Amino acid sequence: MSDTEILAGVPGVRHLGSGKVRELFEVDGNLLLVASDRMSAYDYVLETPIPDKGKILTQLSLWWFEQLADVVPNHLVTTDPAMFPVELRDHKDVLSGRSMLCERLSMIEIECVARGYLTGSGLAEYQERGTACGVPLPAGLVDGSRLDYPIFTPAAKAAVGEHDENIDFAETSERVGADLAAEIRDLTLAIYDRAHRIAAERGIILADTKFEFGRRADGTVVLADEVLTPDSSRFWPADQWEPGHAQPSYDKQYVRDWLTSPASGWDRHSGEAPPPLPDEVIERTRARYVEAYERLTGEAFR
Ligand SMILES: N#Cc1c(N)ncnc1-c1cnn(Cc2cccc(F)c2)c1
Repeated sequence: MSDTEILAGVPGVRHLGSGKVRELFEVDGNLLLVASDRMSAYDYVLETPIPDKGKILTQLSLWWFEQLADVVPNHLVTTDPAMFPVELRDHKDVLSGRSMLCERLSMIEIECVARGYLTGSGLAEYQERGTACGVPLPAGLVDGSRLDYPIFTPAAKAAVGEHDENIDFAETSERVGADLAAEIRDLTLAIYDRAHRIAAERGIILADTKFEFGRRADGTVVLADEVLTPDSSRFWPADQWEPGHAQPSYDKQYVRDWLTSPASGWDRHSGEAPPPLPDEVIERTRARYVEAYERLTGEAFR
């Protein structure tokens, strides 16, 4: 049975939605975010789970919330099973450290992306128009170039499985109002600056990242969702950074390399789902998630 089915069977727990790799439930007026061990690559959710991925990424979000507490309030209520509603306290997904109980917020429907380096959809727009989300950039930049200063490149949220649509600041202001657009832009860039510095001290480049914000009833803007995980961010090993080509992904590279190698027998342009991953790729990918957690937090993953 999937996480959704198991938890939804618990009295007082209502399934609200599914992301590619996460589940969202309502519990006594709060929200429960459950991170699965599912992994996505090339816009597919792979059929082979990565053991402990959900716990590692949840624990990493918690650590980042602590590092950022003086920059922005967050939506975390607790991860302590003893604080969960009694019917959930001994549930495997709560006890396994992959779940966060969070404040229910009024979400701001903008994906708040900060980019310190040019790659992905930002690079594609730059190559076409010399801009990124309407922000003019200097000539001569290549894949992986560091930008003179980090930029806010918002996107309109897409349905699960679709790509978000990059929008400029004027469109963002149209959608959420000029004052709130300025507030989420400033928060996004302030959080990125702090996180980029922390990661760089640990030999990891935070190339870009995506935040979601919500508001409390009193209007306070609060950092929501997961934060600064390999699923919401691009992390590159600093000692391998070389502008001019696609940088190795800290967590997904083994999977990408195997899936695009003759060994997989898969054609990523075929429209067919990828094959199951071999044990070695699963184990090495898990090890990369553990390594990212331990390098960033300085704590052993348990
Ligand atoms: N975080 C948060 C949050 C909050 N604190 N209050 C209200 N809504 C949300 C909320 C709504 N959608 N999502 C994304 C999402 C979708 C599917 C599965 C997931 F785990 C996550 C987050």
